[in-house]
Amino acid sequence: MPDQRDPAPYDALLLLSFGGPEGPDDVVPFLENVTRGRGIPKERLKEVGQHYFLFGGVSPINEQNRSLLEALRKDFAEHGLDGLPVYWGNRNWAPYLVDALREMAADGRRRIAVLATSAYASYSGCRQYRENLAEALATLRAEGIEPPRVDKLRHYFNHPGFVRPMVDGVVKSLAELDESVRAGAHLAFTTHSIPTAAADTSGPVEAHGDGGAYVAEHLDVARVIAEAVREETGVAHPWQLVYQSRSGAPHIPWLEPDICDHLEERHAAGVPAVVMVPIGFVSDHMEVLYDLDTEATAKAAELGLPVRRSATVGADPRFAAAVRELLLERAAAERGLVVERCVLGALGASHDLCPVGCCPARAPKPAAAGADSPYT
Ligand SMILES: CC1=C(CCC(=O)O)c2cc3nc(cc4[nH]c(cc5[nH]c(cc1n2)c(C)c5CCC(=O)O)c(CCC(=O)O)c4C)C(CCC(=O)O)=C3C
Ligand SMILES: [Fe+2]
Repeated sequence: MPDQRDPAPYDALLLLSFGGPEGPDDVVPFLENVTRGRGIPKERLKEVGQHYFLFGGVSPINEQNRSLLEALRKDFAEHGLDGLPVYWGNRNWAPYLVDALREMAADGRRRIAVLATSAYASYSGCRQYRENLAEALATLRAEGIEPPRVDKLRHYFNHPGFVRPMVDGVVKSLAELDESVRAGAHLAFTTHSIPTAAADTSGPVEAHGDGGAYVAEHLDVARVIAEAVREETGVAHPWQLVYQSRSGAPHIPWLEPDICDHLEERHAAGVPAVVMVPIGFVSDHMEVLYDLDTEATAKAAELGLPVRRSATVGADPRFAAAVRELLLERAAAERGLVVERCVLGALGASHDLCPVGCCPARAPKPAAAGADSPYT
C-alpha cells in the first residue's frame, strides 16, 4: 500500500467557492459580478435580486463555507495534517480568489490543491473555476509575484463522503413525512439547470448520452442514493432527476423538467408525497433556500402535496474527511504512486486533469489546472 497520508507535494489547500452577498448593499454588485458577460435578461436579474432581499440581502453561502473551513481544519488537525493550512477564496464575492492566492504566495506556498464547491463536470462547475484560477494567477504575475502551482481536485460527486450524508438526509426526510404518505413518496433529485448545449459538452455525449457527463453523473448519484435508501428503509421509492434555478433567455433550451412542473405532474399522477433531494449542491445556499424551500415548497402547498427537502452535505465531518482523502489521493498520484480512489456508483473516479477542450466556454479563455494548461 502506498502511503496515502503524505500531503507532499502540496503545502496548502484552497477552498474555491461561488461567494454571495452579506447584506442588502452587496446584492446588486454581487449579481453584476456573477453575470458579467453572461447575457442574462435584466428581468431575471431583478427577480433573483428579490430572492436575496427576501433573506435580508444575505446569502448563507459564505457562512456555510466558514463552517466547512472549520470542519476541514479540525479534520486535518485530527489526522496529522496540522501543518497543511486551508485558505478560502471566491469567484464572485469577498474574500476573492485573487486575494487568497496573493496571501498564499506571501506565505510562501509553492504548490496547492484546490477544492471547488461544485461536485460535477460542467462549464459553470468546473472550467469556469479553472478560468478564474488562470486569471488570478495572471494577475499575480503581472504584479511581479510568483504564484503557487495549482492543481484542482477531481470531481467528487460519487465520493462516499459526499453521497452518504445525503442518504441519511433522505432517510430523515422520509421519516418526517406522515406515515400515511411515506411509503408512496417519490424522490425528486434536483440540480441546477444549465443550457442543454452546455450539458452536452460537459463530457462526451458519445460516452455519456444526451446531457453529457453532467446528466450522467447526476443520474449515477441519484441511483446510488435511491438504492441506499431502499436498503435502509426497505422501500423502493420511485425517483427522477429534475432541475431548478433556470436562468437565461426563454428561447434557449435548458435541462428540464423544472422541479415545480415536476411536482405538479406527480401530484396529478396521484403521487402522495415527494422528497426533494438537492444532489447538485454542496450546501444549503440561496438556490436551495429560495428555489426549493420557498418557491417549490409554496407550489406543493398550493397543490396540497406533502413535500420535504433533504439536507446537503454542508460541513458534515464525512465530507471534510472526503476532502482530506481527495487531497492525499492526488498528492500520492502526483508523487507517481498508484493510488486507491474512493468511489460509489458505476462511473468510476473522475479525471485529475480535465481533458483538452472539455466543458468549453462560449469564448475560449485560458484555464488553469487542466491537460491544456501550461504550469509556468
Ligand atoms: C451548475 C451551476 C451551479 C452548481 C455548481 C456550483 O456550485 O458552481 C451553480 C451554483 C450557484 N449559482 C449561484 C448563483 C447564481 N447563479 C446564476 C446563474 C447561473 N448559474 C449557472 C449554473 C450553476 N450555478 C448557470 C448556467 C447560470 C446562468 C448564467 C451563466 O451562464 O453563468 C446567477 C445569476 C442569476 C440567475 O440567473 O439565477 C446567480 C445569482 C450560487 C450562489 C448561491 C448563493 O448566493 O447562496 C451558486 C452556489
Ligand atoms: Fe471540466
